[in-house]
Amino acid sequence: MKKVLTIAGSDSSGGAGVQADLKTMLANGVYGMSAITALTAQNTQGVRMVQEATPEFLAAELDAVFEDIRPDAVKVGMVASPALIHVIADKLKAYKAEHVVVDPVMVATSGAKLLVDEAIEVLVQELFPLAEVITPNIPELSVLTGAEIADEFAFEQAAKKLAAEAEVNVLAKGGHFADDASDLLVLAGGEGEQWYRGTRVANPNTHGTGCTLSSAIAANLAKGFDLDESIGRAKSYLFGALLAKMDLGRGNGPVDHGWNLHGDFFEN
Ligand SMILES: Nc1ncnc2c1ncn2[C@@H]1O[C@H](COP(=O)(O)OP(=O)(O)OP(=O)(O)O)[C@@H](O)[C@H]1O
Ligand SMILES: Cc1ncc(COP(=O)(O)O)c(N)n1
Repeated sequence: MKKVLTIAGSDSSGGAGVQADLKTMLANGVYGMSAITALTAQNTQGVRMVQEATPEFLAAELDAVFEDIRPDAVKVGMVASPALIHVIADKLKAYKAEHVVVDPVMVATSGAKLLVDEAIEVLVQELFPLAEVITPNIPELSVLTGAEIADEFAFEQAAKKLAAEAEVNVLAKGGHFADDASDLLVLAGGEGEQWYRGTRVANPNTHGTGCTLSSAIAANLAKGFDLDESIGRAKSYLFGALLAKMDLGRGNGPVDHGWNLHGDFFEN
């Protein structure tokens, strides 16, 4: 059994963050583990409170995992603050972590800030160099490049700029465009690019889609697929989770992470 670790925030409503990651890992056939960076009191309508882990506690979580069940891949989501990013970078380096997927989570769909402004530079300097791929959405790509992104051309240019400047593989997520759901991979240094064209599912419940995609990529990397194949498989899994059209909560609801597991045994 391959093992994957998520280093991310907890979402009490179960649709994003660590909860989305662990469900995604189960549904993608790997053993999931978690090191929690922050607790959020959150539901489909918004984030009410955030309680960060101390750097010492996060370090202890990471040591406990790496000293015992070594992950085959790692997904990094909400990292909250510079002090926590230092700990994550130090530990990933010390344990020579492989297949690191960094989702540079900055703001929840509901508008709540999940990363303090001073942390953005630290994220770029310390975590991006450790990543096999980073997965910014359009607003994150805009913050990271300073570019205004109103159309697909600007999107492509920004992704290329980031991949060239940060020297990291960039999967730019186009989920915030209205007409389709296509993502673009630009390889580090701008050496090649690949579109992952997706049909937009008419589903208003998209809470946690970014978390789900990045942890599905990590799960597939852990299983030995290359980056291209892992992204393709992750997008297919997410497409199914959106297509299941689960409808929970009063706001932007979660997707059905277990859509591919529902056999007779699970029927109620
Ligand atoms: N309605 C949709 N139909 C199909 N795919 C979608 C839809 N919305 C988003 N996606 C896909 O979901 C993934 C996440 O994209 P998005 O740009 O929404 O990221 P995000 O903003 O980080 O997500 P989150 O909602 O977790 O903040 C991408 O692969 C995107 O193409
Ligand atoms: C703990 C945590 N991590 C990440 C997200 C981003 O997901 P979304 O943008 O769908 O709210 C979130 N809301 N909460």
